[in-house]
Amino acid sequence: MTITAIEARALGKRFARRGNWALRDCSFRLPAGRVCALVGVNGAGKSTLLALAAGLIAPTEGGITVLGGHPADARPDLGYVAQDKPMYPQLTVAETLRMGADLNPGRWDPDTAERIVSGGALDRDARIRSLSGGQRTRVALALALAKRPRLLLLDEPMADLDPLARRELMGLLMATVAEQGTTILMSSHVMAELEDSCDHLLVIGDGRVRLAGDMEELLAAHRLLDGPAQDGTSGAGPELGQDTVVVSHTTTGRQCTALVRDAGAAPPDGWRAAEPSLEEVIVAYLRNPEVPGLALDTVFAAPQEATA
Ligand SMILES: Nc1ncnc2c1ncn2[C@@H]1O[C@H](COP(=O)(O)OP(=O)(O)OP(=O)(O)O)[C@@H](O)[C@H]1O
Repeated sequence: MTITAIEARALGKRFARRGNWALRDCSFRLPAGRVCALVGVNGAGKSTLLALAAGLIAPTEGGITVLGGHPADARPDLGYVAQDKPMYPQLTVAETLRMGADLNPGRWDPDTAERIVSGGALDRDARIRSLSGGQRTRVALALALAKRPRLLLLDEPMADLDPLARRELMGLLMATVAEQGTTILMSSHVMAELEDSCDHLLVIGDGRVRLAGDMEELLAAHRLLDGPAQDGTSGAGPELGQDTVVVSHTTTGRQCTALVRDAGAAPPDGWRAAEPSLEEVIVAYLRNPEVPGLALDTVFAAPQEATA
């Protein structure tokens, strides 16, 4: 059994020879059976990474293995829902699902497809081109999930779903993970959605890995320190040991708040320590690209330098 679902080593992609890098020096390991949130600002390289993992585009440098082999070889075991949900516009919903069944003999689960489509009360005779964005998402998720994939690559899957559909389909995704041990790599900009459903995190900034690893371990590696600004070195942050990295700090009047990465040493005198939220950690790394990233569980690459 494969214990690594995706492994990227110094993975890089640029779409034109002299163009900018869409993804650069990206190294991480996603263990099988995890639900991984893929986070980054617009244009950070999330869709590029998902397309590389799906084997739809080739790396410019470095490499990526999926389910232990070349991404193209893993395709039968992959479910991929792209951001624009490409499907044949002239086919009806019923014809689209029938095509999914024909293309996946022996593994198609008609009950799952039926459950997803009927949840949205979709007309089976409606053509794909006539569906709303959320209805198209439903059909795309039905195709991806009914295939019983070992790895699901989802590019902002919930973006155009209403709140009820989000809950319903997120619940279904989580049930699938629990029943079948499916690995999910899912991009989203909605932190609350990710915090509730994911146990692993991959944050990309300017095409590079900023954070990668188990969500709880990443959170446990950080603390929010709160204390008097005048106690700080340069008057801004707390005085800390050499092993501590100040990821971000803000000063309001005489009060300073710093997000730090350390081994859990006692806070300096006069400072209070608290657990940061997931959003606080992610935002701090995205706002401060000069701070070295943190990739847990990646033995082949030290936390890389920030963007040049
Ligand atoms: N086919 C392409 N040709 C040229 N450049 C591309 C192509 N696809 C993506 N890019 C560029 O690569 C960079 C990363 O794009 P990507 O779509 O991967 O970002 P993203 O993180 O998914 O963004 P968003 O959150 O807006 O969906 C961007 O600068 C984008 O312009």
